[in-house]
Amino acid sequence: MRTLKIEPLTKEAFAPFGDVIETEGSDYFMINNGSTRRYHKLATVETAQPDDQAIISIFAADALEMPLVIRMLERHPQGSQAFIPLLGNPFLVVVAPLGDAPVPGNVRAFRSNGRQGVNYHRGVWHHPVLTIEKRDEFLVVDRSGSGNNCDEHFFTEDDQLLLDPHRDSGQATD
Ligand SMILES: NC(=O)N[C@@H](O)C(=O)O
Ligand code: NI
Repeated sequence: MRTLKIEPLTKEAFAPFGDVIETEGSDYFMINNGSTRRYHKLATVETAQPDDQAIISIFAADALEMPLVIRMLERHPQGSQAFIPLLGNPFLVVVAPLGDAPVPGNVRAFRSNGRQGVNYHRGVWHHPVLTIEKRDEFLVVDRSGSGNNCDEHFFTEDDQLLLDPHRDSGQATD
């Protein structure tokens, strides 16, 4: 089983999958009479239908046992989905490019430093939220509306992947 190499999360590396929501390396302008930096429009919320709403939720996520076998990925065909860590803890992201189904060889893993959120673009394959902490909390901005907005793809046993945050990424097999 291929062990995913866990890459540091950067805007550039994550660009095929979405946006990285962070202050580090992001442009800003001053507001509030010079007391506040506005890191403007770091990401946009995608929706699909006229009556859709962009909504804000909080996910309180329990850690899954690691190492984790990645058996499935999901996508939201009608909207984007953003996860912003509320407690400053690093967390993991597993993604695959747009397509009818995720291609196992194109699945990638990233590690947020806890000061970075992610915004999955509409239709990008991803694993449900993955916390490293026993319990973590995320602000989630995504789409609410009619119709199905969650497709799941389950890998065959041969295509399953291993996510092991305790293993030196250098040892991972690409
Ligand atoms: N189901 C749900 O709202 N959460 C997932 O989409 C997820 O990415 O965690
Ligand atoms: Ni999701």
